[in-house]
Amino acid sequence: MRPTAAATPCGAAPSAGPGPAVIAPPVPADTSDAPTPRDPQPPEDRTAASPHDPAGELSVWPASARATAEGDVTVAGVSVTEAAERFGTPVYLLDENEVRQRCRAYLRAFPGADVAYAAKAFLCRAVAHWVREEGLGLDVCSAGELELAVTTGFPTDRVILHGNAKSPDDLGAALRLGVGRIVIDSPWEISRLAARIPEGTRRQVMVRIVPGVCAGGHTAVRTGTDDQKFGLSLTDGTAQHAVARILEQPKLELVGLHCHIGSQISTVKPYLSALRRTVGLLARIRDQYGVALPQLDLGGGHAVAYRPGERSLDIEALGSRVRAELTEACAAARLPVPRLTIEPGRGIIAQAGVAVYRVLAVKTTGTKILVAVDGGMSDNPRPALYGVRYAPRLVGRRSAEAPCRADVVGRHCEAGDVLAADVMMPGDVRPGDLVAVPVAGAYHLSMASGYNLVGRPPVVALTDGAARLLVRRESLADMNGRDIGL
Ligand SMILES: Cc1ncc(COP(=O)(O)O)c(C=O)c1O
Ligand SMILES: N[C@@H](CCCC[NH3+])C(=O)O
Repeated sequence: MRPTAAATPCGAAPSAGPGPAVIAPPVPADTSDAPTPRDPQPPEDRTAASPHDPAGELSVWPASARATAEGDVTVAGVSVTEAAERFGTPVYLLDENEVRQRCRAYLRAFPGADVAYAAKAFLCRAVAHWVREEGLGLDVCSAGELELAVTTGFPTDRVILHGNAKSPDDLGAALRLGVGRIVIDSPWEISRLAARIPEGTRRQVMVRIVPGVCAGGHTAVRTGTDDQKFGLSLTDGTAQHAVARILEQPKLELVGLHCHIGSQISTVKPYLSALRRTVGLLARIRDQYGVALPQLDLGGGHAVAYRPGERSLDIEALGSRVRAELTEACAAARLPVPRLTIEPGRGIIAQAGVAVYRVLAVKTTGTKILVAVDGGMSDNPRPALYGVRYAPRLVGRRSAEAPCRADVVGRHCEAGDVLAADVMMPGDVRPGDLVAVPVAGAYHLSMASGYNLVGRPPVVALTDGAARLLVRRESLADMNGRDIGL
């Protein structure tokens, strides 16, 4: 995700507002999401350029993607063109094996840790089933995500509930269904949660802390400093105060600290800074209350490449350096090493997804062409929200025309409904063509809206040469059915 003009740089000192007594001295914000010589560079192009993909455009597609001589692309052995014809457009294709392989890669990179898939990236029953089968847990942030997972038989003891403003329904569902851990994100939640827990029973909770580490692909997804809504500040002492209150609460069992510093973070260093600060608080809790909390959750936020040549976070390097840092920091503080949890969302599902659109109109304006497709900001709000750049590709036919500069725009009633600005498309792109947008698996459909009542696209799994519908297209009847009339 590239910062846009709207993004503010990391670096503002954390606010030191009024608050409860500070146990730790104030710490300046760490602005460390920048490459250092120690950060190994991941290979930029995962798929070698092939005869039908000379520019290596498929490097950000699922690993199974292959370009054909006719200009089509196959994913998991399924023709993208045929899938678009069979299921209609727009359609979201999801490579099941890519999701499963990424789950396994995380488990390999973090041996002994709990890996919980962040459902907010995208959740449907099949995905819940895949990640469960692969041995992952689930991070949910609403009763809706939780209930959906439960309908697939997801073991609730492997579920973690988040939310900066959990509703009574969220807390009620979590307690009724027995989620494993609830992450406390505000002082209000402590008594509110305790009040709902039956006498004589206890629930495991963690405290989400804000460590004062600035990282993330855009200002809207940075959550490691005090100027945003998530978590409890380490800097002004709110986190320490919450810990003290929870430890006094017999119905809450404080099992650890949680820290998620942001999303689309491309280097390891900010995680290490956050980890050190979190271990620092674990040590102070031990010193002050005599309790060594047994768990530490470092959240998710691992960057993926959206366009060929972009940098993704090296998960193996992250795993080994986090382990080493945790062991070292705990040894220095004479703490037992806590059980680690991580919560990747995008890193598991983003590159497994491909959105396929049909071109409806083409216009020429100034030096560019505008290629209007049958989806847009209602299925992918990310370019409008964060200025994210994608690498769309014409699929289904080969063009001999020279490429020209184009904006791929959506069909919605906003001039800002641009899916991919300033990309190269064949000069003869025309209505009826198919345009595929890779890296569409995370935060597209989970953030989709009902704008202009066009209906949300279906989701199709591609597995071993076969395509199957996972989520059907939202119909007019679905949308109108909610409107109960005058
Ligand atoms: C608490 C928490 N965990 C995990 C994630 C997953 O983030 P990502 O999809 O960037 O890995 C998020 C979203 O940013 C989050 O808020
Ligand atoms: N929605 C963001 C990521 C936010 C992560 C959730 N806390 C994106 O599309 O990149």
